[in-house]
Formats: sequence, C-alpha cells, structure tokens
Amino acid sequence: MDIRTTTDEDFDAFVGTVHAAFGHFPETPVEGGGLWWSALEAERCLLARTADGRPVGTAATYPFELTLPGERPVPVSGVTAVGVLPSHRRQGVLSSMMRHQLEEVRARGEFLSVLLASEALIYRRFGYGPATHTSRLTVPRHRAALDAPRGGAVTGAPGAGPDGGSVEILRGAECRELLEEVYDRYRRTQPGALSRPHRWWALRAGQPPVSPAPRYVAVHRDTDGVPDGYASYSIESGTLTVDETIATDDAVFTALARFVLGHDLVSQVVFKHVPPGHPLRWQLADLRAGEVSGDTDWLWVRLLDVPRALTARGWSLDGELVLDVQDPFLGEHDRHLLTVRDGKADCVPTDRDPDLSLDISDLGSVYLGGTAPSTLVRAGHIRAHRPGAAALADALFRAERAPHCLHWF
Ligand SMILES: CC(=O)SCCNC(=O)CCNC(=O)[C@H](O)C(C)(C)COP(=O)(O)OP(=O)(O)OC[C@H]1O[C@@H](n2cnc3c(N)ncnc32)[C@H](O)[C@@H]1OP(=O)(O)O
Repeated sequence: MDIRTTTDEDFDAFVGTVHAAFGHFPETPVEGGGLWWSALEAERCLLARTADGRPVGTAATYPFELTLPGERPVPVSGVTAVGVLPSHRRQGVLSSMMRHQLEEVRARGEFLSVLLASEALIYRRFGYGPATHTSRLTVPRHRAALDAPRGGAVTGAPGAGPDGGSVEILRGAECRELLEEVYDRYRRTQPGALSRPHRWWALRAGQPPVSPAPRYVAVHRDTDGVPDGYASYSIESGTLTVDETIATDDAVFTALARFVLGHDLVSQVVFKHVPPGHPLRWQLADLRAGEVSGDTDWLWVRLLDVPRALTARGWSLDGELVLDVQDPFLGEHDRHLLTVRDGKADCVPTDRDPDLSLDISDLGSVYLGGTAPSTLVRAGHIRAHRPGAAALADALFRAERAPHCLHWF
C-alpha cells in the first residue's frame, strides 16, 4: 500500500474516495453553503493507493488546540475524513494509514491526537479512548420554569433584563466575528473544548449537518454591552432546538437557558449538547422536567507522549502514582512515576511497582477527567495493584469541570 500526502492535483481523488467510503455526503445546509471538506488542507490529507495506483483510502487531520484541565490549551491533531473503499476493507488499509498518521503527528512535535468516531469499535485498537461525552436535554415548555438565581440574567424577553444583561437576536451571518470571539474565550476555559480556526468560521464549517430551517443566534451581553455568550437555535414544528450554548460563565449559561426556555410558540426546547453533570437540570424547578437522551461519546483522545501529556495538564491535588502503560499498536510499554505537587506534575521513568496497569486508550479516556479511573478498574480495563490506588487516581485525574466538546469535525 502506497500512502502519501495529498497534493492539489489529487485532492479531487481524495474527496471522491471519501464520498465513496461514506456512501453519502455530509453536507451542512446553512446559508452560504458550508462544505465540510472545504476546511481540509491538502498537505494534511493522506491518500492510500494500491500497487497499480488506484486510490482506496483517505485520512486527514486538522490543526486544533485542545483545552486541558487547568485551562491549558495545547496543539493537537484532529483526525477526520477517514475512509476506505468498501471493496478494500478489512485488509489493513486503515491500520497502515493510522500508523503513518501517528508518526506524522509525533514528527510535528505534538503529543495528542483526537477524533470523533463514526463507530465505537474502530479506534481503541489504535490507542484512542473516549474522553468526553455529551447528551441531549429535552424540556417541555410548560414545565420549563427555572428556580436558578437571576444574577446577571435576562427576563426571558428580548432586551435589557433587571440586572442589565441583555439578549439580542441575530442571524448567524450578521455576527460571525462576534461568535468567533465569544467561542474563543469560552473554549480556553472549558476542558475538552477545541479551537475553531478563523477559516472555519468563514467557511461555516464545524457544524454537523443540520436541518435547513432558519437559524437564529441569541447573543448575550454583559452590563457593559460586551458579548459573553450565545445560543444558536432553529424552530421547527413547535420544537426549539439549540445547537450550541456557548457561555463564558455559568450565570451567562443560565441567562441563555432562561431565554430559550421562555420562547413563545414552542412546545419543547431541545439542548443538543449538554455536558455530563451540567447544573441546568438542577436549575429546573421541576427536577423531572428535563429528559436526557442520546448520551454518547464525543471526543476520543490518543496520547503519543505520556510524560509530556501528563505534565501539560493542570492538577488540583497533590499525589503520586506509578502507571504501567501498554501501547500495543505502537509496540511500546513504559512505566511512569507521576508526582503532582502544587498543581504541577512531574513524570519520569521508574521501575517501582505499579499502582495501576492500563492500556494507552484507557489513559486517553481518563486524561481529561471525564471518566473516573475506578470506573475502568470496575469494568476490568484498568488493573489496580493496591487498595486505594483507584480512589487516589480518581481524585488526581478529576477536572474542575467535566470536559466537554461540541465541535464537530
Ligand atoms: C475520525 C473519522 O473520520 S471516523 C470515520 C471512519 N470511517 C467510516 O466510518 C467510513 C466507513 N468505513 C470505512 O471506511 C472502513 O470500514 C474503516 C475506515 C472504518 C476501516 O478500514 P479498514 O481498512 O477496513 O480497517 P483495517 O482493515 O485496517 O482494520 C483493522 C482492524 O480493525 C477492525 N475494524 C475496522 N473497522 C471496523 C469496524 N467498523 N467495526 C469493527 N471492527 C473494525 C478490523 O476488523 C481489523 O481487525 P483485526 O486487526 O482484528 O483484523
């Protein structure tokens, strides 16, 4: 199998192969177009060809920043457009492309790769673990009363609220720069969030295929008129669907939730992306009014340099753990002593007895604090070698806020 970086000349072959592999074309029907692949850069695309030169497989990466616990954004490669022609599957084409791509990521000096998986069975073998989850929250309008404090919130009707915050309804095309700026502030503090390069906003990429219904944006401004959050939504058949609620703090989120939940002429409000453990459910006066559905893994994380990855994130507690990490896909096996003091981690090779033995994909799952190591111990994925090791790992890896990613790529 010949695997090479795509050039401008064979970019059409790349796109044609992705389409044939997926069997459909995930278009984003928003105003002004929005072809998801138009955000790809040829020099970050791989094309696999057979010995006689026929293109059969594709894979690409986007350059993103991922925010780690402790509000630390780091460069990562976001894997996308992975496809192998149906006629050439289960012959190792993807495995060869993954190996090639992970080597490239390392060569770029990056230590993390991330992706959204089309199927949960594909990527663990390549060292990726599901690291963030998301779900949908549906609230019937007639049970939507909030008993959350109104600090900084608006009244539910457009215009100025009693605390001076305000909401303005705009169309996406009118306020792209504003959304970009607010999103960028939000993503730098939210563990698990990805940057959206400027080019993406211009291309209207980064949003999943959605209905062609008109989309509106409720922009929240603080008392000085500075935008600090937004909710993008559409209304169809009495359902108001919020694609994204982006808020730079919890009070702004509450204000936006109050706004959409108070919208006239809708029978229910669907929040498409709610992180696990989000306070919104607790803010509903009727605790049972919010129905959670569609809980799913979202961002998968792959560590390519364990010491660099562990020392790059922030930590809230002091502690010491010996991690024995197997990476079968890359044929690596290392034991690390992780020492956290005053929020800073040190990670060095050790021959001490391990506290935990785990696969690199499980380390990816616990890395952002979204899954407790003890859950994976109980699931039989991680082995704990002494009593208390799992509880200590839980306390250490936990993030100040559940990691969440709503970027689609
Ligand atoms: C980040 C993204 O872009 S997600 C999008 C992924 N792409 C798609 O879903 C498009 C449709 N599917 C495809 O194009 C292909 O089936 C791919 C890309 C998922 C897999 O490509 P292949 O070349 O068949 O994978 P390859 O032959 O290297 O398989 C390696 C191993 O993974 C297994 N595997 C691959 N795909 C799957 C799957 N969908 N479900 C279960 N196991 C799978 C294979 O059985 C094989 O296992 P083995 O080593 O025990 O024999």
